Formats: sequence, C-alpha cells, structure tokens
Amino acid sequence: MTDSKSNYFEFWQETASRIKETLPEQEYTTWFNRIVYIGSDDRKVILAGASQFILDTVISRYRDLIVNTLSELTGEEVSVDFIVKSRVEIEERKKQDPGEKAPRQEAPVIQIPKQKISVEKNLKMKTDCNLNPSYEFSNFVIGDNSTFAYNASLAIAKNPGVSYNPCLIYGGVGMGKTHLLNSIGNYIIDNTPELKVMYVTAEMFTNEFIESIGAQRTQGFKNKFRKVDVLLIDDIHFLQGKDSTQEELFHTFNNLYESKKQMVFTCDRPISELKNITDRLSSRFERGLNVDLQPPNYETRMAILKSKTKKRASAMSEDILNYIAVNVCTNVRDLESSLTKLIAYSELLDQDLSLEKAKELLGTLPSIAANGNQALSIDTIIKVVGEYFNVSSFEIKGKKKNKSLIQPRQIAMYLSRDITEFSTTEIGTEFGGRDHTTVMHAFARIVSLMKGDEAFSNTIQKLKRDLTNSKK
Ligand SMILES: Nc1ncnc2c1ncn2[C@@H]1O[C@H](COP(=O)(O)OP(=O)(O)OP(=O)(O)O)[C@@H](O)[C@H]1O
Repeated sequence: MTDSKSNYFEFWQETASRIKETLPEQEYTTWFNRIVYIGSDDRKVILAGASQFILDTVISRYRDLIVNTLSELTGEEVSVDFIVKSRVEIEERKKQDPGEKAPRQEAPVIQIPKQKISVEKNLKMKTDCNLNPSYEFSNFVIGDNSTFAYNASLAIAKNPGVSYNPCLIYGGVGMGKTHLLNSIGNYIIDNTPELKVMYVTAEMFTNEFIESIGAQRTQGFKNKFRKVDVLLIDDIHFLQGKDSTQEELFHTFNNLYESKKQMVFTCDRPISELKNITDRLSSRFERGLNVDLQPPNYETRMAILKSKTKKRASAMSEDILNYIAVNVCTNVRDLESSLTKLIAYSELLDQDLSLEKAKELLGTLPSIAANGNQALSIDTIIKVVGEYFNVSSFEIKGKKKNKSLIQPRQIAMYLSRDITEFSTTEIGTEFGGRDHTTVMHAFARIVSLMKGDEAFSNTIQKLKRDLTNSKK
C-alpha cells in the first residue's frame, strides 16, 4: 500500500463532498461519517469502517457511486476495497481526515482531469442507446406542474440506482414524459459515460421480445436488457394485455432491482388505472417513486413558448405568444406545433406576423380547432363530476346544502377554476348565480383536502385527467 494520504486522498475528499451534495444529510452522516480513507494501492482506494455491517451497507448502497465518482474525478478506472478496522483506529483516522472537503471555496485548488469524450463519440453513445440527444434538462421548462417530476428525474440522473429506484413518471399525452426520460439518459452519458444506459419504448421492448422468440434468441434478449446499468422504458401502458411481455419485463425488473440498477418508466396514467396488467408487475412499478406531470398553467405555457421561440432564434410578438398560450391549453406538444406553424410561415415568407394573420393561420390547427369547438364548458365539468358522485347537474347548481352535495359542488368549482380560463365570477354565475368568493372558498377547501388526503387527491387528479383528455 502506498503511503496513506498520498495519491487519492484529495480525490476521496472531493468524492465525499460531491456525494454529500446528492444525499439527504442524515443518510450521508449515517454512512459516510463511519468510513475513513486509509490509503491507496495502485489504482485501488482503501476505505475502512468499524464493522462488517457498516461496510456491507456502504458496499451495497454506495460502492458503484463511490467508484464512479472517483473514476470520473481521476480520469482512471479506480476500484475500491473496504476493510474493517478497530473503532479506536477509525476515530484516530477521522481526527486526521475530516472526511469530505471543507467548504469548496476554502479547499485547495486541485486539477481534476476530465474524461475526454469527443462530441461525436458522446452523440454516438446517445443514439446507440436510442436516446434523443435534443431532450435535455436544460431545455425543459419547469412549471408548477412539473417541478417535482423534474427534480426527481435530475436526482436520479445525478445518482442512478441509489435514491429513487424504480421511478414512474406518469401524465397525459404531450406533457413531457419522454423529454424527461431522455434527459435522464443524456445526463448520465454526459457525466458518467461508463454506465450503460438503454432507452426503449414499451412497444420496442415488446417487438424485440417477439422477434427473439421467433428467432430462438430469447437468451440474447434477456442478456441485452439485464446487463444495463440504467433502463428507461417509455409508455408502459402499451403493455396492457400483453401477458408474455409483461412476464419477461417482470423478470428483467427483478434482476435489475436486485443488482441495484436504475429503472425509470413512463405511463399515460397512474398504475392503478391500468387494465390487464398483472398484479405482480404493477406492484413492482408502484414500488418506488411515482411522480406525475400535469397540464401546464398559463404562465408555464408562456414560458415554454418563449423558450422554444428563443431556441429557434425566431422573433414572435408577445401578443401572438399570449394568444397561443391562452388558446392552446391541452398539452405542450400542441403548443409547440402551433408555434412551429407560425415560425415556418414567418420564415418562409420572410416577414413578421401580425396577430390577425396568426389567428387566421392557427384557426386551422387541430389543437385550436379542438379548443374552439370543444372548449371545456363549466356545464361539462358539472356533468362529469355529478356522474362520478351520482348526483345531478341540477342538484350541483341548486341551493340545497346537503352534505352529499356540498363536496361534489366544491370539486366542480375547483376543477372549473383549475382547468378553464373562466374567472371566478363567471364560474359562480354558472353555479346557480353564486358569488365569486364562494368559488374561491371552494377552491381553497379542495386544495387543502388534497394536501391531507392522498386518496382524495387521486380522485381529483383522475377527474381532471378524464376532463382534459376528453378535450383531445
Ligand atoms: N416542460 C417542457 N419544457 C419544454 N418542452 C417541453 C416540456 N414539456 C414537453 N415539452 C415538449 O413537448 C413535446 C412533447 O413532449 P413529450 O414527447 O415528452 O410528451 P409525452 O408526455 O412523452 O407524450 P406522449 O405520451 O404522447 O408520448 C416535446 O417536443 C417536448 O420537448
């Protein structure tokens, strides 16, 4: 063993401080304050803990992370050995070695060799694993509807296989699920290219599985999917009713889960609403973190439009962007296609668009047409909520204050305010001429109930999805 605190000590300190940034504080303190750097031997870093139990836990949870971070920092393939030392020795070491670095600004500057991967190689790695390189965290606009899903995806990308495994991202069409899933893969390839990433849609997985049966290559298929470090499967609702593919995915899942490999899935609805999925597979999907992507609100729609306009280096007036954001409430894909049409027109004719011309052009778009012809009316919301709770629209709008009517009425008011662009005054009028403060009270009441009651919140989300999907 080389002299302790020579070669890799600084790198170990930097590794510890990077890991500290990604783990909850308590988790970091529990495990990383119990291991110390002992020395290094060739490209092997030796870490010690006071019991086999501590080491086993650190090895099972964090070995890959430690090895990957050390290798990334040093630009070499570094391995790590763990040995048991007496508690006294560990304490002694800790006095000399405070673990992770002191705050970064005070730390001595060390040159960290970056792994050199050419742009071409990086791009090839991404396309080889089916990723779309243009979907990145940096061009995903975060709004109220997506903060949680975005943060969870980023945490996974920074620390695959450790924090949230598996993870399921669900939401309606065109909400950004594929964008986030690809961002995870692209980020991992950019930052930890030694990890093997694979992106597939559930349809690709199914087709490959069927082909492998026909060609008697099922073992090859199994190996392909079980040897990855990060498996990203898009649109798992496609697997409904496909029993053999589900069976195969179930075994792939178990295999990867046991070896602590990261899995992220997307679905167009919560798992509980999928039909013809075996219980054992759906319980696997639900096992980890489930996050949803809701339709963006007006402010987020505007931010997305501005970001996309800027990315295309185009100019589009504020009132045109506002017109799109107000009228296209369905999903981000529809927003994008409206904008694309206007930009294309403006570029081809090489002239700035007027709002009038934009309206004329967008009038023919399916998204706008759908909005115009089938804009969600408050009456539809009242009807759908009424059907769900088995009360009539007449009763919801009426004056009766029975307990069985108050909640459906408040839910319908909440959804009217949440999904449509009607003002609280207009909503109140539709609800039998009630005051706008009644609508505001109902909205606040439902928000507060949703916060405290997950089942209730799920019911509201389901109604919202049913209503917004019915517009498409
Ligand atoms: N928050 C966002 N910021 C920027 N672009 C977004 C955002 N959400 C979605 N998009 C864009 O909208 C388009 C549709 O998104 P995406 O394909 O990820 O949706 P999806 O939820 O996977 O839909 P589907 O279920 O139909 O596959 C993409 O071009 C994506 O880049």
